[in-house]
Amino acid sequence: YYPWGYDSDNGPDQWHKNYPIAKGRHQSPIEINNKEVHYDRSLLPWFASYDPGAAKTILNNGKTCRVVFDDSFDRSVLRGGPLQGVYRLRQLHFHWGSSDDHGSEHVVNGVRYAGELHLLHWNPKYSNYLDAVRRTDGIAVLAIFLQVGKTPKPEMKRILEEINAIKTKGKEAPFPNFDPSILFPKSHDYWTYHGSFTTPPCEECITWIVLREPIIVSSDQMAKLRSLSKNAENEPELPLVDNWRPTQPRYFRMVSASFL
Ligand SMILES: NS(=O)(=O)c1ccc(C(=O)NCC(F)(F)F)cc1
Ligand SMILES: [Zn+2]
Repeated sequence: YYPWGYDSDNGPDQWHKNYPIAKGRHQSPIEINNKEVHYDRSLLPWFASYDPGAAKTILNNGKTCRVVFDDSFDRSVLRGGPLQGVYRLRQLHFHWGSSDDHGSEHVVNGVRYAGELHLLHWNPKYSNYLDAVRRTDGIAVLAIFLQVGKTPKPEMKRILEEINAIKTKGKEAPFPNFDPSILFPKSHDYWTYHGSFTTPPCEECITWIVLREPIIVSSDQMAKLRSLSKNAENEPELPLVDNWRPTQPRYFRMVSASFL
């Protein structure tokens, strides 16, 4: 069994060999182009009500930096927008590049951002997360672009300060009292479409909510993410960078916008 990754021999172009759905008709990420977006005035605003006490740990799984939350009940939830009912926050993680000029998964009018933050929520009408993963309305991901700028968002510091504790694959550290909604940009304007996990198993179970307004991070903060190693501590250090999937064909999907 050869684990998937982002290298030439196990990267996005090879994933379909073990995960055939990677060549499906509802794959993510995609290009979001103004010309093809449909303004939907019936789209509601989305709301996140997160309990800071739900935050548990931060970990390096060799593929990304992930913060895990208690999702054993409706404790931290996302609602509204294109969603029916509440979705439980389970984890957040990042995708980033090897330099500031690329790294996001979704691309907006040809613009690649330095990175992308994904907040993953699942539909509690299903008995558990892995059951939700098999349903078209099982998962909702709130995606926020990371743009490099001079005045970084101070709220990002908390996550990046923990990076030193999880430098190598498999390392985990406590991450208590954290409300990820402090990372949100001012505007809640979003695009939404139906897609998939951007990593294997590439299940087509995600209602994507992609925020128009990026959050500003510093080049040093991006360098901090790139200082993570994709290997364990007893293995050669390999920088964890370019953990993003290229955009996939949109086919016959509509991308709706909550704004004009
Ligand atoms: N990058 S993404 O699309 O937000 C993304 C989010 C979550 C997972 C995930 O839980 N994979 C493990 C599972 F569920 F067993 F399949 C994969 C990708
Ligand atoms: Zn992701």
